Amino acid sequence: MESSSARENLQKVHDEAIASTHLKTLLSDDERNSKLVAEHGDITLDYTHTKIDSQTLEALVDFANESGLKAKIDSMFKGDKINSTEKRSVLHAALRMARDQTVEVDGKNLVELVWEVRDQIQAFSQKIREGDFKGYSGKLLKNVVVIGIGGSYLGPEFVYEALRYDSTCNQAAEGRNLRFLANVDPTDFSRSMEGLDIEETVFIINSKTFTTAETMLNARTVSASIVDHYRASHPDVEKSEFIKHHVIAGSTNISATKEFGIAEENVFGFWDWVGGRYSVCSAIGVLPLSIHYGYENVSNFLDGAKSIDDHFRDTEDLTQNLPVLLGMLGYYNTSVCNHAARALLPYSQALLRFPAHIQQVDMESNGKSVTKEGERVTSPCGPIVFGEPGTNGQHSFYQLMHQGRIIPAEFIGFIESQTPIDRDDEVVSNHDELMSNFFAQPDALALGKDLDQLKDEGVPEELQQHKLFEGDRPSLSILFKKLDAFSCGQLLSLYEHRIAVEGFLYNVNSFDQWGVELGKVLAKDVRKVFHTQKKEKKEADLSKFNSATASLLKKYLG
Ligand SMILES: O=P(O)(O)OC[C@H]1O[C@H](O)[C@H](O)[C@@H](O)[C@@H]1O
Repeated sequence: MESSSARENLQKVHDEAIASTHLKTLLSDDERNSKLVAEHGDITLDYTHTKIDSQTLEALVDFANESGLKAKIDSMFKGDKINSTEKRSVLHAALRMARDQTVEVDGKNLVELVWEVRDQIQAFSQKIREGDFKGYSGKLLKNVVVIGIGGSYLGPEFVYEALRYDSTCNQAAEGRNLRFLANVDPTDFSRSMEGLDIEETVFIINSKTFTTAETMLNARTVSASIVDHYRASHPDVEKSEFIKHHVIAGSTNISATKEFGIAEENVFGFWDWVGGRYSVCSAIGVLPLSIHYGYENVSNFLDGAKSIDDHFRDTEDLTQNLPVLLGMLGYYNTSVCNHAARALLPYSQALLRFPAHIQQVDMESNGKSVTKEGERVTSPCGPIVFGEPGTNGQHSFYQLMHQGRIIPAEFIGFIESQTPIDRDDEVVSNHDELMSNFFAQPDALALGKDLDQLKDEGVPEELQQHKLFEGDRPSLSILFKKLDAFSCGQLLSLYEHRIAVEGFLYNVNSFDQWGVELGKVLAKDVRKVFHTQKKEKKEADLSKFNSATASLLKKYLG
């Protein structure tokens, strides 16, 4: 793949023509600028500030075509087992398909299975919200605590935060609380339980495998707290009675949920063709979010995701297909231009957890060094992804982005605020103030400020180099109308699919995650040491560890 003629041509066009052309020059071409914008519904993707022109874009599209991108997308939607190392289909898109759609894998229509669970969740969430399913002592379950980590936590938390101040969702969640317990650090247990009455709380154990060490320990800790809480006043009641009223689960491992003691009717399933980091549209996200915001709002969120799934699958022109464009530009920045990182910069406080969610989806998907065929990759893939909402980030790491390393940035903004404030005594509204930065930053990064400008401004000579902005720093901007349940689903799907596209172009398997295994295995050895020393009260054998780790362990053991 790397040595393909289209790939070589892309690199050549970049190296010979674009690399040495300053973005200032590119941006002075009105015709170019008018072409590097794509729209779908209420979404505008402006990539005028990416170091690209029509010739490079053409070379990029040629490369994508030569990579068989369209066929790879079709193959994903058809349910082919494109996660080759785990022999699994990749069908998170089926989670948001319409009831009458079909995707057959191994003789089963998966969409039918999806809707069975969606219907169960709709009925169950309504029961909790209306008080037909109560806590053991008969109290209304107005609090939800989600116990889960990684993909079983980040996605639901991103959506929860994104919709907290949307007026429709906000109203639907009145009087309710949704919390997350992810870290096995006992402080996270304290944080998530703070001020909650267990009798008013339902705990959702969110775990695809139902074996993740952190989640299982937190689940046992929570279950013990529930039992302790009720036992004093109800000494003769079976533990399972308390658990039945307070613990439910989202998982693919139904037998393990049963073994844990969760009543069968309180378990909401999903399937191995949904990757953990792509599972927010399964029971993992739909269950807690439906209890908190009501099923209707979550259904709108799923419809938003579906609208981008359809656009992604059906838009043949790659330059008009938003997830494809984002994926191609991501590939271009990382693999062709050799930029190691990518900043996600939502100009929306409600998207404060979006960078963390996409960081996992992206870095766990494309943080690979081996092609699908098992060969070492020959050019860099999978950028380092990080981000913060603007304008907060501007007062933090933007210094480095403006005058330090080059980090392609992705600005995400909204025309309307979820919570507008308009005061006569302010010249511009608070939202306009936020958005003035959204529009200014891409130009500041791209255009910079040269010595002549500094001289004209009368900047003293000794400060000129310090105040110099070289510019030529790429970014792209995505503008939505408003952040609500539907557009939140669109944003999720846009990024999920761009990550898939990027992986198709890197030719890696974006759907496995073997890189997380080794640390888990080594932690088992350390856990054994703690057990021997602290529980069995015996001196642990540290000879298995290197001297550096053994010495640090000794300090911990005291
Ligand atoms: O949902 P679970 O099976 O508990 O997995 C939770 C998380 O842990 C794993 O280590 C993976 O890195 C993640 O992709 C996954 O989302």
